[in-house]
Amino acid sequence: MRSFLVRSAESALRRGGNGPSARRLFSSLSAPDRKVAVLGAAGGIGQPLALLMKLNPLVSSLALYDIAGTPGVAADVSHINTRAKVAGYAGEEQLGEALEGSDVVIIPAGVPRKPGMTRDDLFNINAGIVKSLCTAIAKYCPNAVVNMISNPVNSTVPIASEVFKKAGTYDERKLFGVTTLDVVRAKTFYAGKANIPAADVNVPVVGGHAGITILPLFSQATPASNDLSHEDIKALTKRTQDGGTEVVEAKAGKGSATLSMAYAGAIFADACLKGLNGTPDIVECSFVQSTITELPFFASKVRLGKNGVEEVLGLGPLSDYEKEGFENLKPELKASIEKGIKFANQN
Ligand SMILES: NC(=O)C1=CN([C@@H]2O[C@H](COP(=O)(O)OP(=O)(O)OC[C@H]3O[C@@H](n4cnc5c(N)ncnc54)[C@H](O)[C@@H]3O)[C@@H](O)[C@H]2O)C=CC1
Ligand SMILES: O=C([O-])CC(=O)C(=O)O
Repeated sequence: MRSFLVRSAESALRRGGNGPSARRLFSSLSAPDRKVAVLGAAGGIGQPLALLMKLNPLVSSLALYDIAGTPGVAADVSHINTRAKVAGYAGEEQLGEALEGSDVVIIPAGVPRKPGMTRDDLFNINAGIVKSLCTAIAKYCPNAVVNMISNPVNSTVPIASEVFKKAGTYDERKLFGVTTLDVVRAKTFYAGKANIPAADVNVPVVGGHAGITILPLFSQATPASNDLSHEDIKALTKRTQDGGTEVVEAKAGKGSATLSMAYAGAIFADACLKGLNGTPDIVECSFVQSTITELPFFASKVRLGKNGVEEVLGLGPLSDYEKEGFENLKPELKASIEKGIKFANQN
């Protein structure tokens, strides 16, 4: 039946039926089955992310896991008439079933910041949550690509790597700290200041995902703008670094970025799925195991492929201001990475 549909879609495309619906039909029918699990799916990020993944034609099965509340989210999202079959899983006893067969696991589980807190203040609670979820990933879907959203990302990614190493399942190509929201913000703020349509803009963001460890490379922004002064670039850099705090303060105790994060998480997961499916030239910034600096993990542009990271791309030429930011971020990033590694090995 499926191959009949694929053949029909192919012939419709050949006959010139090249409208959006013919293309959509073809891309979902020709895409292989892919299971995506969202851990923390009943939360502020998890719910809109579940919605966006349900809209992604590359997803054939969507598993929504949380400690509670997921049957409702799953029932709701499952009524949307798109490809993915949705199932909700609640409580630790259902975690294995949620994970089994997953190609991509997205983790937005854990507590968010309140005003006055740093991301590192979340370490004590979120480190344990991430550790137990990664232990289950190693057991039930050791080959899955993992998209870590839970903060502090600069420490939770190293925790995950240690858990996987201990379980004997670590594949450095398949572990990603999601820093896409930094890129999304840098693009938006740059486009606003340079008066360019946001959709046309690209800005790499490197380093990590907290305060000064977030280093947007506006000198490499495209399209280039000659209208921005050094003061403008400094202000854009600071706004990108403080973007999370801007939202935390505006939400005044009701959490941190959820909707823009769900958007960013969906963009990154889509890039991972495209990579797994063999789509060429998929490049996104992400916090990954890296040798481009002396630190064991670093965010930079990464080429995605059938096994996850295909190539960690270098930083490219930096302006003097960016070089200074690059040197300044290393001690904090190093300490956060070491804190995660130490936690995973002591607890
Ligand atoms: N990487 C990034 O750019 C960003 C990361 N974040 C981080 O994402 C995390 C989640 O944020 P929100 O969704 O706003 O928080 P939230 O509190 O609204 O949702 C978190 C969800 O995680 C669930 N959870 C807690 N322990 C769990 C466990 N052991 N297994 C499965 N689920 C569990 C909770 O029940 C809740 O539904 C926070 O750590 C936040 O700092 C937030 C924004 C951006
Ligand atoms: O700021 C926070 O706590 C959440 C986050 O990581 C972000 O919005 O970039």
